Amino acid sequence: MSANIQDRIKEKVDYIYQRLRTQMSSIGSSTTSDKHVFFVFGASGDLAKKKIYPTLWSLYRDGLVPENIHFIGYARSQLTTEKIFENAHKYMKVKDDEHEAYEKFLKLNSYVPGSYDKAEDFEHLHSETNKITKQPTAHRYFYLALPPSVYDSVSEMISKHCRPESPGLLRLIVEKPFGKDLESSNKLSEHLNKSYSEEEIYRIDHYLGKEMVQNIIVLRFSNKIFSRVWNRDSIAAVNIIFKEDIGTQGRGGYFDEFGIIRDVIQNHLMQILSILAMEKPRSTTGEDIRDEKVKVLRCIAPIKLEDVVIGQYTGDKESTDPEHQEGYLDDKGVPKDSTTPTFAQVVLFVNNERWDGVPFILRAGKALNEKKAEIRIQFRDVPGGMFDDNIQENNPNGKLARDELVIRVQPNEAVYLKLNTKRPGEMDFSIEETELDLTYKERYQDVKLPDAYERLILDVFTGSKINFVRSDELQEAWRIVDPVLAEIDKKKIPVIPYKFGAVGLREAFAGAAKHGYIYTGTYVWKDERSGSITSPYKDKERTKSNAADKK
Ligand SMILES: NC(=O)C1=CN([C@@H]2O[C@H](COP(=O)(O)OP(=O)(O)OC[C@H]3O[C@@H](n4cnc5c(N)ncnc54)[C@H](OP(=O)(O)O)[C@@H]3O)[C@@H](O)[C@H]2O)C=CC1
Ligand SMILES: O=C1O[C@H](COP(=O)(O)O)[C@@H](O)[C@H](O)[C@H]1O
Repeated sequence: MSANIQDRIKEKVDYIYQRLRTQMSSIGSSTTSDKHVFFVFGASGDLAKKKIYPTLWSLYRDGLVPENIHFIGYARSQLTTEKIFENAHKYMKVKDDEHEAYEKFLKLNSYVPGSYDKAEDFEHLHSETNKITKQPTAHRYFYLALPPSVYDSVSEMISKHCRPESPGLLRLIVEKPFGKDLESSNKLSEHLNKSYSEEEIYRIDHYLGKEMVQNIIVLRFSNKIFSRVWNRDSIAAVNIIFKEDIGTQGRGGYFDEFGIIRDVIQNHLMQILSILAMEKPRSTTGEDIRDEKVKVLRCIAPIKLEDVVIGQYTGDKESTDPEHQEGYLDDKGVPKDSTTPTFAQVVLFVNNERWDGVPFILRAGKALNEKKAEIRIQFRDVPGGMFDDNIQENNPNGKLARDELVIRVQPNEAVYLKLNTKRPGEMDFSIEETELDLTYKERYQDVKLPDAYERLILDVFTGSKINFVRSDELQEAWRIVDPVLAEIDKKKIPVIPYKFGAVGLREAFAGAAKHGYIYTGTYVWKDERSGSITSPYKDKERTKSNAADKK
């Protein structure tokens, strides 16, 4: 991280820890000598190796963890700390001049093996923790990097046997999926509520830790230019898009139980939608923001069947890339007759005064032509035909292209506004599409954006809940997708095959067009112009579907 931004974050974090110490001292706790223990449950697993340990290391390296901290890994496997870090080595990204700090970090780690359901194992963990900290009131943070099947027993055991003595804090960090549907999610919430206060539970949706998702609130509410137009009078459609250029890569066993709607749309995309559509919160506190997110979700009716397109990828036998030759059904963990969607598009409507009639088109797919997440806010047509004679010849609509605000979440974070301009140098009113462009890597060259998990784990330490999902938000998000998921599970909706590497599904583009999202295909963003990524706009399939949409 650049010195500049790191200093700024550190200053802020020091201030927050200072506040925390003051609060703790007011309820009788010791202050600077407070100890902290961060537990990684499922320490032997994929998420722990790829994300959690690397994040803990980078926070430690940057001085962003509390002083007096210890990390304890826990899982059933008979492992050692050395083995865990050996497995995680390639993800830790330790630079040449960081070895000394890394050795110190390793010394702060321990591993305790144990089951996920036996009281004696958790009592053992508790006593080991007390031996390490020599402080029974040490604050304890439990990260459940575990399959959801063991959440119930693990959370219960932690609460019964591993709570710190008062006034030590406990924070339980839970990874998605939070259930499979409304009923199972409610059950999980009820179960957690028996042992924990809502204050103690941190439900992670890592999209809430992404720079551009966090930026939506600032863009919307700190710019007068947007506040006036952020409504149905000016906005024709909103498109929220998630694309991956990889398949399930051996995680098919997990994925097949869930499918793309549960995996990405119900959580990441719906969270983005709620921030895009909510009313202005009273303040930047977690509760005020989450209150507004819930309010807007309550205005959304369950998705209608006719507004759903689902697909499943097949291998592209002509591809030179061996990964592309494998279809979803070739993934070892996937039953050969699976109809689980790996692509889905759903259309939602927010039934309130601001958004009535504006389609929010949420599209997510694996094994497509590129990795990308972005939000496209398309504005309405300019009325009157003043420029009808001046529109560039290749505009297939024969109309002025609509303005579009694009928030590029990843990769290559950017905000750009597509608009029309006079074609430079022309003597008449020839018009062409261009952009006002804020591309981060150009504008903020010395800034390295922190990873989503870094921000979120930092939030856990500092007790900030803005970027975590509250149980009522979760409940509303499930309510919206639940009926359509039931129909998909009953195989009532046709699953359209698409080839690994496709731009998308023609049926989905047609569905978006039906709801008024106009794709002209005449604009190419500069990243695509420079050829650094493949332009979906040049893709034949997309152009075909566009032609079909217009018929
Ligand atoms: N991996 C990723 O990229 C992402 C994962 N997640 C979520 O994070 C959580 C952990 O994911 P991930 O690390 O991939 O999971 P893993 O399958 O790697 O499981 C983590 C650990 O849990 C234990 N475990 C595995 N299967 C079972 C089982 N059936 N019963 C009991 N224990 C089991 C194993 O440890 P041991 O046998 O040693 O006890 C394993 O090392 C999940 O909820 C997942 O959905 C979310 C986003 C991304
Ligand atoms: O939660 C999930 O997200 C990842 C994509 O995350 P990103 O930060 O790389 O965009 C996705 O691959 C996975 O299936 C899903 O569970």
